[in-house]
Amino acid sequence: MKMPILKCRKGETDDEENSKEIDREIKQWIKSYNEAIKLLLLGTGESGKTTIIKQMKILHVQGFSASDRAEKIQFIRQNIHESIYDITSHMPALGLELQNFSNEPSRQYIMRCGPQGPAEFDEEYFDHVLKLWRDGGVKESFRRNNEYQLIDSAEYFLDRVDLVARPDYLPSDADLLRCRQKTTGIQKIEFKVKVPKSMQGGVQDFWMFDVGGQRGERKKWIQVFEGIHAIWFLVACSDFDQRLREDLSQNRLKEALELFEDVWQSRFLLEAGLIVFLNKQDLLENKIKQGKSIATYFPEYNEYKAAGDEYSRTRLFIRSMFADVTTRKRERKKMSTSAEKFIVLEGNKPRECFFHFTTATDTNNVAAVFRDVHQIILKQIFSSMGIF
Ligand SMILES: Nc1nc2c(ncn2[C@@H]2O[C@H](COP(=O)(O)OP(=O)(O)OP(=O)(O)O)[C@@H](O)[C@H]2O)c(=O)[nH]1
Ligand SMILES: [Mg+2]
Repeated sequence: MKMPILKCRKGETDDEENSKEIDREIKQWIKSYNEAIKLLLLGTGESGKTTIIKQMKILHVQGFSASDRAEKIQFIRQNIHESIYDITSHMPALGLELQNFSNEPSRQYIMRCGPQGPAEFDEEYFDHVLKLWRDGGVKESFRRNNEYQLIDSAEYFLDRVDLVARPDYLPSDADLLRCRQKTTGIQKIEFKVKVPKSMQGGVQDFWMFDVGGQRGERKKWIQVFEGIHAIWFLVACSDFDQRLREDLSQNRLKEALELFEDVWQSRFLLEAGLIVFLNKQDLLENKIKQGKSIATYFPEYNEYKAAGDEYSRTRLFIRSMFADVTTRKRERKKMSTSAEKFIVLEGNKPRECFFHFTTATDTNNVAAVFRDVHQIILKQIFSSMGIF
């Protein structure tokens, strides 16, 4: 299946010309394929948008070829370096030392590589990484990683250094889903999905757009707003104790709430269905198990009443904060008390927002959520055509 990719070239001097060209190309696609359902992934940086695109490739396109996998080895090794470098270099600021002083040459070796990494990812390099990752002081720095910036897949890859170091290493699907590469342009993936018999049957074309979520990327979003049927808004729920990479004074979950409010209020997106993916449930659950509490960052949690264990209450509280956004400012009324569906009235027109708890790295979870969401979107489109 064709997967055209548009990149906003980094460092381009004529940014405006470049963005006009992208605009023209996107309009051209929209004209020539107007029968496809168009989905747009939005959310802050590292919320999991590109991971969803990868899952669509696994579930609905032909998956990853051997050459796709080979191409990613370098990025995975780079993820390992970024992880060990960031964990180790922040130790002095956290008042931490190596527990085993014989690891000092390894620390110096990794620091000498600098943030860009070694000239070669050879045996000697991986030996140093392994020694450091086993050190208790390094582990303590890792445990406190919400006090600095660290990629989410650090532990996953550092636990697999032996495997990644092998000369015949070829990444698995799970490795590819964990590999972190920031998006700096607009990507589009096309795929076909069978429509359930209960919904007319046949095959449905999908176009899914992925954008970069960091602040500097968001000005490009408007280029893809036209003709979008549904927005999938990704939220990294485990972000509650982390600061924004682009602005250390801002809490990441607060940034997601503010961005969600902008998207919900955007006059360009009033016609689009909105589905919120409350993502990174696995990481959220881990944090709660480690004894972290969202109340430290969102004191309103102390007043929040809900049944269940600490993790269930935390995720319901996060959902309630996003659901509240959909009832704010304009005069809106909550029409449904169903746990997953909030319908609000805007004039005579009902506007719905659906919520799903997700773990984007889990293919089975995404497949199940996609089935649900597909039905919701079809119903919305058919009802706007007067079919349902
Ligand atoms: N454990 C876990 N990791 C996740 C989950 N979703 C995404 N990740 C990881 O989080 C990192 C960031 O995910 P991306 O999909 O690159 O995030 P993004 O929203 O595309 O980020 P930008 O391109 O910067 O806007 C990747 O390393 C993913 O593997 C999840 O549900 N659980
Ligand atoms: Mg991305």
